[in-house]
Amino acid sequence: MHDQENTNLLATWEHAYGPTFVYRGFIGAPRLMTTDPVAIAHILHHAYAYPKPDFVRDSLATMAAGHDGLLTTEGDQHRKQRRIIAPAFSKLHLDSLTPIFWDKAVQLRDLCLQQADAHDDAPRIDVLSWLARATLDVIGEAGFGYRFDALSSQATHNELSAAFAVIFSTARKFRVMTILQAWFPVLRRFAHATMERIGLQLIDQKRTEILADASSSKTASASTPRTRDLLGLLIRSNLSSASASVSPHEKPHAAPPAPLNTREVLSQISTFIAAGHETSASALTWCLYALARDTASQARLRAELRRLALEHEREKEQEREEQAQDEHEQVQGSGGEGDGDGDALAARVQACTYLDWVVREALRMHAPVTSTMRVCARPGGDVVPLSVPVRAGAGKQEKEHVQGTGSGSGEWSVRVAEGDIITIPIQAVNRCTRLWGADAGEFRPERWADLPAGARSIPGLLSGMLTFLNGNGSVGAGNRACIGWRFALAEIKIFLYVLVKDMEFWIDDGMVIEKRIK
Ligand code: HEM
Repeated sequence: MHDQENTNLLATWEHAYGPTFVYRGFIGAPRLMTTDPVAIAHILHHAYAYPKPDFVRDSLATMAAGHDGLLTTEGDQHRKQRRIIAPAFSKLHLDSLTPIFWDKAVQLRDLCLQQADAHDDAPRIDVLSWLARATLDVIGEAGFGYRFDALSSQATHNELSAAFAVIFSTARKFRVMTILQAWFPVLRRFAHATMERIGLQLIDQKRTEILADASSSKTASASTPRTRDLLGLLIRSNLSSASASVSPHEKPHAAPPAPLNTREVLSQISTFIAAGHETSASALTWCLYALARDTASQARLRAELRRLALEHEREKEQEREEQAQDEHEQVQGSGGEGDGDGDALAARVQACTYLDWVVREALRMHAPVTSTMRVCARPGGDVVPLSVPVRAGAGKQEKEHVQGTGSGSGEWSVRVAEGDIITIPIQAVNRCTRLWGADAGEFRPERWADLPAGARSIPGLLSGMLTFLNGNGSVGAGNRACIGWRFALAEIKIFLYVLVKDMEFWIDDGMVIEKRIK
């Protein structure tokens, strides 16, 4: 199981036992595994009836510093948090974070080009470690207005990033203290204490800024809020939650959500880092990997991006000429990546069809979160609908759990008992040949021009894949889809634009690259 990403184990099992079967987990405990889109939709659409199992929540809590963050809460507490946090991830707000993505992408590209200048030959770059630094900087600034300066060569040591490296075990260059802290959990307390201290300072600072903005906006006719990061937005939404209107999906008598307490707000800081830093770095790394392996797609993408840049330049030039004719107007700034007219360019990048296909295809082939688990919490169990019946032998020892109850009319189901654990194999669903066709294992961005019906049946937030999970259920039943999906897509596309437009990536043929599940 641990090596499943390299051995195609789940596809082999699926071939042998069908899409829904039982396997043995820790100390032989039975677990249901399903790639059936109908079953997965049922489970994800009833998120509060199928919460994360305790051991999953505990391990996420160790990483995301407690049980109070959005990743680990359940039921009413989760619903309340989701409603207060969601506005921070709205499209409108994310557009205002775009300049941060540009700045960091350009900084990374320039660092790579500097390395290229220093070599006669093409430099070898460990893209994962550089992208991890870049995405840490992004989440620091876009998330909390905090500068990790991980990309900066001067930043030899930042106490918050060191604390996170210990907590998430992501340190790549271990210092002695880091190793000790990672090995001896007692020492992790220091890391948690550092995180808590800095987190509380950030919260305090944001609150003060927001209150100052609020009082100045009473006197000034217009004001630009100083806080545009996710944490600031979250605190603003929290402060005004008492007057929040009731969502149309909620029952009319539902009360507005109570605000998050300080511990809950604090937990979101580490939650955003845990959920949004390595995932984005890993996604970008796999995008570059796929493009390095498929040089034709890489060349096509570069040509598209350069065409897009040229069109943008031409339009700007035209605007400049028009403005020059108008004596009353002046050209503001020089424009280009990361400055003045970054918004227009960013909008073009986000809308570029081939880039979109490449990103979707890489996210399908290489989902950063490869699987997730749920447990049936319905008293008395549940009947999970299936699109195809359970095959005989797909769980012989667990007859009471896996029983095809096909009615003969094409409707099938599987009975699960309360407490049964279900694995949703995100990566295996994304690459399932039954749903995507025989070439599901190949990187082929063009396939997104026309999705097969099987792929369209995958109940994902992004069609055809479970990479960000799914949130199409009713608000009342719970929505556990990735709240940061727009953030991630915008970040990935801007980084790819900046990196691939100006640099070629390739990979040593002799290099063996394997996936590891942490
Ligand atoms: C390519 C990048 C990303 C991928 C593939 C990804 C994937 C996922 C997946 C699969 C889940 C569901 C986990 C589960 O319930 O088992 C999730 C949840 C979550 N993600 Fe992402 N994520 C990405 C980026 C981000 C970013 C950038 C942020 C924040 C800045 C973020 C914040 C979250 C949060 C807070 C949750 C918990 C949502 C909830 O339970 O209500 N993610 N993500």
